[in-house]
Amino acid sequence: MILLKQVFKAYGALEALRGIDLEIPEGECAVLIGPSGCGKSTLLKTINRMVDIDAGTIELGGVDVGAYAPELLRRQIGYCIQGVGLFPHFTVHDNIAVVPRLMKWPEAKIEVRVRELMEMSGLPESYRLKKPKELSGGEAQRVGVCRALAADPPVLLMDEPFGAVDPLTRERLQLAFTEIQKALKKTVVFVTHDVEEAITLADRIVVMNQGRILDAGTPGKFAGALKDDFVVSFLGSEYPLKLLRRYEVSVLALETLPEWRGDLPAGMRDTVPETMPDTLLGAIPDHFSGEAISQPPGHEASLKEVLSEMLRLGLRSIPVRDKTGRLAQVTYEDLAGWLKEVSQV
Ligand SMILES: Nc1ncnc2c1ncn2[C@@H]1O[C@H](COP(=O)(O)OP(=O)(O)OP(=O)(O)O)[C@@H](O)[C@H]1O
Repeated sequence: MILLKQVFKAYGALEALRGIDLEIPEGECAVLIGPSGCGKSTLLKTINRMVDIDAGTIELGGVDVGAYAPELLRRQIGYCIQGVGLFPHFTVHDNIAVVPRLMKWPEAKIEVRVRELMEMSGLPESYRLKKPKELSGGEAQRVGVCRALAADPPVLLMDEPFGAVDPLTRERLQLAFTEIQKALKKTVVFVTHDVEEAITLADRIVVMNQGRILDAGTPGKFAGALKDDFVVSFLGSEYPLKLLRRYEVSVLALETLPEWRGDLPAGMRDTVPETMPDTLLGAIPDHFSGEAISQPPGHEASLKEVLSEMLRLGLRSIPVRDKTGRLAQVTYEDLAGWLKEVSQV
């Protein structure tokens, strides 16, 4: 667990952190978000003592970070920044191996670890001996994440690590990171400017402005009523839609549609493809058009995709396939009800 109490930091007359209280439970990913200059990077760097604080306390697993020698502290904390900062003359392997070598791991163990991390983050094995200049921006970012994870630190600090790549690569990196985090459950503090990135990665979103934390909570919480006007305007009026993008249909408690074995409902006989399997036809309520059932979203579709499909078809409910492959129905009320529920957690 990371615990900050009343942390203050000034650069000369500029008060960068003004009384930060924050608790990040073990295994959780906290995403710091806020406008440029609000103190996100400073806050991150106080945790591994790249920035020393003026007042307050920071504890890591119950121990004051001031009690650690900074070098020892940094070996326990993975650190990953925008632009990566890979050593240009080192190979990918040697870049990832930096901290394990400092910790005097045997080379055989380092080799296994490097291969394991490259595989986990989707880097081909053949890249092991490449130099950073031979990598694309996204690949270099992956190497940066591998390097931060190399010595298996319990804590990971990530300062806009995916900021410098195109949107598609960014999405892929986010996905890879989500998978890694699911498996490794590190305690992560992640800085971003991007609301969608925060929603995608965070267990807890922390909104900052002018050196203070204005609000913190689950991504769902911010879809509900909020106290602070700045938080509302910073996250934007499309926040609930962005939140729907993170979650899959399978989060809804779906009722499968009743079996129906009669003729097709009136109006549908001409629109349903003849190849439609009987089991699918057996579950069609009258108001679904042929188009709605010809390719129902699967249980891995996002709630945003489902809502988009409803809007496109002009329907208040559409069929989806549940985990078992059976047809179920998602209604507009299901989505609104779910949003209301998560915003109250
Ligand atoms: N080493 C420094 N010396 C003086 N002022 C600094 C230093 N580092 C940061 N600042 C100032 O402290 C404030 C907070 O900076 P910080 O980098 O923490 O913000 P940020 O929220 O991470 O910004 P960005 O999103 O633009 O990276 C800013 O006004 C910045 O100019």
